[in-house]
This record gives sequence, structure tokens and C-alpha cells, in this order.
Amino acid sequence: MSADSPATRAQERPLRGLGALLGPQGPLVAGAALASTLAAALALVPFFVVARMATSIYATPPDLDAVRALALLAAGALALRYILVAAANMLAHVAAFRILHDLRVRLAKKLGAVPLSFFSRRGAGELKKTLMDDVNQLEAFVAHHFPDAVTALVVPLATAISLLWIDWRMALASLVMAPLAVMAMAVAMREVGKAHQQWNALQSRMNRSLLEYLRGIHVIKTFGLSARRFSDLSSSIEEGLSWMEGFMRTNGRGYGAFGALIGSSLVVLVPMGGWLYTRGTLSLESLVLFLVLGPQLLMSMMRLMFAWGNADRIQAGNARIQAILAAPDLETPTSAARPSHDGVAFRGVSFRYEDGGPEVLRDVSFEAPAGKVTALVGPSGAGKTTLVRLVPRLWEATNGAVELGGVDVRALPLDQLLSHLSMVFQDVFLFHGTVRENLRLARPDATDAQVDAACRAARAYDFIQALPGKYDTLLGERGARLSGGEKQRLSIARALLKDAPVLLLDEATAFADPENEARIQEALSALCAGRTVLVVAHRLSTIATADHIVVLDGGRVNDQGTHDELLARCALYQQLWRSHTEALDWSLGDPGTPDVQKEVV
Ligand SMILES: Nc1ncnc2c1ncn2[C@@H]1O[C@H](COP(=O)(O)OP(=O)(O)OP(=O)(O)O)[C@@H](O)[C@H]1O
Repeated sequence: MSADSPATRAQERPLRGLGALLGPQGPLVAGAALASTLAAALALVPFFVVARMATSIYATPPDLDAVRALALLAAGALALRYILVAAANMLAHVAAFRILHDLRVRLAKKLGAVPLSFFSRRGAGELKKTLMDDVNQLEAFVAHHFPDAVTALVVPLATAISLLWIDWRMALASLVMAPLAVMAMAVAMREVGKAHQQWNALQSRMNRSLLEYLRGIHVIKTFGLSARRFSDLSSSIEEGLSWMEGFMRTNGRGYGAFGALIGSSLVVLVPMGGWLYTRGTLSLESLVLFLVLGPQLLMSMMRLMFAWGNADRIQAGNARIQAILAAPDLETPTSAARPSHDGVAFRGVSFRYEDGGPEVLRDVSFEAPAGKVTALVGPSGAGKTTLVRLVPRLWEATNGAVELGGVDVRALPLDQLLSHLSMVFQDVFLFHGTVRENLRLARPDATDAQVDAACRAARAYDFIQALPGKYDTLLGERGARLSGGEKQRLSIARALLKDAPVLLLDEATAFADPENEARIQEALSALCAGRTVLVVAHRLSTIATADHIVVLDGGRVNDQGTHDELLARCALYQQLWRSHTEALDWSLGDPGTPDVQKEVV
């Protein structure tokens, strides 16, 4: 993080950062703070009442009318206090939920607007921690800690002033432990900021390992591993425990000393009050008042300490939230540049995933003509998938340009660019929702007839009809109830429904059964018809029938042309073709001549 990053700036100006957070809800929060301060002040009334009662009870004769009136006053003060506490709670919670709502909407918008590289730079664990834990923590801050902090500051101050006014000697005696308690607090708080940073880093790691553990649970179970043996998760949990022990060891003494000192003002107040009373320079009422209220004065400092500790933690969380909100959006022009055709072109494109990282694509140039199928082939890791993902700007070319219809994709408004593209990738993601909702993502206004037609063409209609709720069947997280082939066909139906002129296709490398494979081939044929197709090709049928083939190797274009041309002149293509056909022979158990038709079962 740079020295001038938003997170660093927010760390340096904690109160301004939190003040900005309250924003238009400031008056509500101020109202909550005022109500809870008044409520805290009313909680002190019974102490004054008890002191005044002592003189009425010990008067000769005892003034019982005054005692009754005082008891009523105390009861009235407590009743009013409960009303104010309820009002403070309500105001603070309304403000907190409004702030949180606003923040969540802004964060959701921001995550939709940032480039994909933003996510690869931050781990999923770190993002989850900020989006969930840090945001929830802000709710606690606005709803509870902020009004508490104001109360913790105002009430002891007001109490100290009124006690000083009643009897300055006893007031000073009440405060005599304060400097020592403050010193103990300072010792306890000294390392807290740094410790919180370590704790946050540990929590991010724990989150990341837990997410990874849950995502990979099938693999982990296959290998008979347990959570304990999933080393990153177990080591981060162990580190969390030892961090907690270390924190308690180093800070426990300071907290302990603070608690002891703050509760011990009676050690001074009792002898001093007794001495002044017997000398006749302190009234009975004042003596009782100091004995009951004196210890409270320092106790309320304890709340201040907790409020301070929380502010530090919440401030760090707020800084992380602000850093996300300050991340630059994917630049998208608003001007009305329009593609003049549906062809895609790569012009001298180079790309690296990270600054200073290896170049994954180098000076790639070729054209995928409108209405034709262009196949990308090459060894594993050649950069085929990466290249396709540059078209919808999932990643940005480091050098050179990707064009759609003669216009640099960066010069097209993002919604216009995406409206030209359909994508079918190997890793099909289905959201938690119904089949219909997942299909309509592509086109929210699609009619039922259009959905039906797309599903029939994608060979998905029959299996959807066989589901218990048909189109209304809920798909579990990541579409767990569908087979890989069914998910593929659903994503093809989604692409058909979108009906965009350019199709980006990353063919799946393998399917379990030939029947599924045949249906997917039919579905893809329906999808490809009449469109510009850029396909990462793994099947002989796709490769051999493509209009244009680009051979990639080590991020560079090794050669390009038709199947026959490449077979005649390109050594790498010949080698790839041989291994494809050998694999096909092997899988069919037929050592005869390679035959493309064999693959299309
Ligand atoms: N998110 C990423 N961050 C960093 N490097 C990546 C990322 N994704 C891919 N790479 C690297 O980029 C290179 C090209 O990967 P890519 O997936 O584009 O190759 P491919 O030709 O599609 O391979 P395959 O046929 O095996 O899918 C590889 O070296 C890979 O390790």
C-alpha cells in the first residue's frame, strides 16, 4: 500500500474518516448521543437522592415527606432514563442501518465497476473480511459505540465538575487514582494498534484458507485429509490462538492494573471523608454523596477506554472499506463510438497479469472475421484462455489493442461492448436461484416462448422438464444439482437467449459420456450459426471445420491459416493434430486412420 493510499490517509485522520462515514445521518447519530448522555446523567440522580435522603432520615424528627418525595424523584428519573435509552437505541439503529445500506450499495456498485485485476490483487479472504466483518463492525460502531463514547466522555466530565463544585477536597480525593489508572491504560493501549493490524492480517488469512478449504472440500475428502491436515487453515487457526494468548499476556497486566486502580478510590475516600466529617467541615449529605458517586466517576472512565479501543479497530476497518471505495473504476468512455462490423481483431497485443510479472501474451496480431469461426489452438499454457478474456475486458491488454468492429474495445462504452458479446466458458457458474432466473440473467425481458426456444436449441429443454420444479427448480450454490454437461447446455441456452453477434467460447476439454457430448455439439452448432466465433478449440471437429485457425505458443502467434494450410506447413500444428488424433484413437480403441467424423458421435 502506498504511503498516500486512501487507507493510509484514513488511518492518519481517524476522526475525519469516521465523521465522513456518518454523512447525512449525522443529526440522527447526534440525537442518539444526546439522548444516551441525558439517560446516563439521569442514572446519577438516585446517587444525589440517596445522599439527600440520608440527611432527611437522620434529621430529628426524620422528615418522611421529604424521603417520599425524593423516592418519587428517583423513580421518575429512572423512568425517564429508560425512555431516553429506548429513544437513543432507536435513533442509533435507524442511522446505523441507513449508513450500512448506503455503504453496501456503494460497495456492490464499486465491485461491479472495478477491473478484474482488482480481485486478483486482493484475496477472496481479505475481501470477504472487509465486506462482511468490517461493514458489520461499523453497524456496531454507529449503533452502540459512538453514543457510548460520547456518554463516556460527557458524563464523567459533568460529574467531576459538579463534585468539584460541591467539595473540591473530596472531588480531588475521588480523582487521585485517575493519573495512575490512565498510565496503566496507556501501557495497555500502547501496542493495541499494531496488534489489531496483526489480528486483521491473521483473520484475512483464516478467511482465505477457510474459503479455499470449503471450495476444495471434494478434493480434500478424496485424499482423506481433515481440516487439521489442511496445513494453511490449521496453521492460521493455531497462530490465531497464540496471538490471542500473547495479546492477553502483554496487555492483561495493564488492563488488570487499570481495573484495580479504577475501583479503589474508596481506599482514599472513606478515611478522608470520615476525617473531614468528624472535624465538621463536610456535611453528612456530601459525605454520602462522595461515598456512592466517587467510585462511579472513575468507573465511567472504563467505558471511555473501551470506546477508545473500539474506535481504533473500527477506524482500521473503515480505512479498508474506504480503500475499496477509492479503487479506480474500469475506464469506460461515454462517447458514442460504434463498431462498424462484428469482426474481432488483435493488434500487437501483449499482456501480463501483474506488474513486473511474466508476459503471458506477446505481440499477438490476428483477425477473427465477422460471421466466421476462428479457432485458437496451442499447447497448454500458451495463453488461449487469457486472449479470449481480453475481448470483454475481463483483463486489459498491457500493450496493443483488441478491436471490435474496427473500434478499440476500451473506446466502447462497456454496456455496448458487452451487448455485442456472448460468453460460454468451461467453468460454468450458476447462481443460487431458479433455472429461469439463471437463464434470464442474459436477457431479463425474455418471454417464456423465447426461453423455451433457446432451451430447445441448446438441447436443455428435456432435462429441464425432467427437473422436479422445471424452470422453477432452485439450483444450489454453483448449480450443484446439475451434471457438468447439463450446466454447459444451460450456459449455451443463456448465450442463445442473449443472441449477441459475437461468441467467445472456451470449449470444455472432456465430458463424461458420449451422449452428453453429442448434445453439446448440437447445441454449439445452433449457437455458432451466423455469428463471429472465437473459440479455444479442443475438439478435432471444431478445429478441422473452423474457417481460420490461430496457433499460439508461449504467448506468441506461431502460425495462422486454414486447417489444410497449417497441416501442410506448421510443425507445431502437425504435432498438435497428431496428439489430438492419437488421443482420439486411444479413446475409441481404434488404431485406424484419424477421422474427424468419429468424434461427432
Ligand atoms: N489469473 C492469473 N494470474 C496469473 N497468471 C495466470 C492467470 N491465469 C493464467 N495465468 C498464466 O498465464 C499463462 C497462460 O494461461 P492460459 O490459461 O491463458 O493458457 P491456455 O493456453 O488457455 O492453457 P490451457 O489450454 O491449459 O487452458 C499460463 O502460464 C498461466 O499460468
